[in-house]
Amino acid sequence: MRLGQAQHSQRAQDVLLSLAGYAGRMGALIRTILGRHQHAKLVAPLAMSGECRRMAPGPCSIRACHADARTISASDAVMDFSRPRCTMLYLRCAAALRRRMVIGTTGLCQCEASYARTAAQRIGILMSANTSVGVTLFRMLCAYAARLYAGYDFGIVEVHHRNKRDVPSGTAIALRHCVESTQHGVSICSLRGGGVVGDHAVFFMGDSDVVVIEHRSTTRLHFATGAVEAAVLLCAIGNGLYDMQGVLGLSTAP
Ligand SMILES: NC(=O)C1=CN([C@@H]2O[C@H](COP(=O)(O)OP(=O)(O)OC[C@H]3O[C@@H](n4cnc5c(N)ncnc54)[C@H](OP(=O)(O)O)[C@@H]3O)[C@@H](O)[C@H]2O)C=CC1
Ligand SMILES: O=C(O)C1=N[C@H](C(=O)O)C[C@H](O)C1
Repeated sequence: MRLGQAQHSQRAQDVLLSLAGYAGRMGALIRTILGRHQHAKLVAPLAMSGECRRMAPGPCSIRACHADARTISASDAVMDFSRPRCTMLYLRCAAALRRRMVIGTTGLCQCEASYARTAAQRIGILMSANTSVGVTLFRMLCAYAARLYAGYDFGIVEVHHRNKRDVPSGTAIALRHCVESTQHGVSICSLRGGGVVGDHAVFFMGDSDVVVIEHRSTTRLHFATGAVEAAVLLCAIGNGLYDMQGVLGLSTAP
């Protein structure tokens, strides 16, 4: 992928990243990518001790342990693919230490998302339920189609593996935002089962025809690659809350 190469060539030093959720499905892939990346390096994984985790009572009162704070301090940005409580913990720490953050974790409640908006006044944050470049383009296509098919009824279907914790998926919620500028009350139908990596389809249903725009993930590699490239780009821009489209500098669809 050629994204962000201009920024890479201007940086004299590697981008240093810490990673929350390193033992998870996404974390494992990101570690592999960082292990062979030309411009970004993993400083260290972030892992609250088991005891800290058990004691952590809620998103607003927990603190990262000292070792994690040292790791974040030594990083340019934190990458987070974990669980919302963990995300909040590291976000508080990153904001206090003025380090950037990529939030890939989904299922954040409104209060948690609104804390991220506040924190973005101090640091650069990429918050994206889907860090894939392909899905970013798919979202733009759906927003465009929603304007073309304004008189049709819209609906979203998402399918994910049996271990996914949040329903509906963050990507489905983001897709609903995209098409709801044209039509309100768009329903999302969620299915969970097997090892499905992540499928999303947006239906535009008319009286005598139906248009379906669909994206299927065959592996998680595109989420992980996009997240690492976006983290590098985030380190070259100012404070604020960004989505993938913003970080990649993609203009809106015609
Ligand atoms: N933005 C995107 O493109 C994508 C986002 N996602 C989202 O990323 C998140 C992770 O997904 P996935 O990797 O599949 O999930 P996994 O369950 O495989 O991984 C989550 C990891 O986070 C760790 N974790 C949980 N709580 C803490 C904590 N307090 N401190 C440190 N580590 C913690 C877990 O450790 P343990 O098991 O020991 O508790 C686990 O290793 C989900 O919200 C998912 O929806 C997923 C794919 C793409
Ligand atoms: O948990 C997952 O697996 C995924 N989660 C993200 C979401 O909630 O949209 C992105 C992707 O579909 C995989």
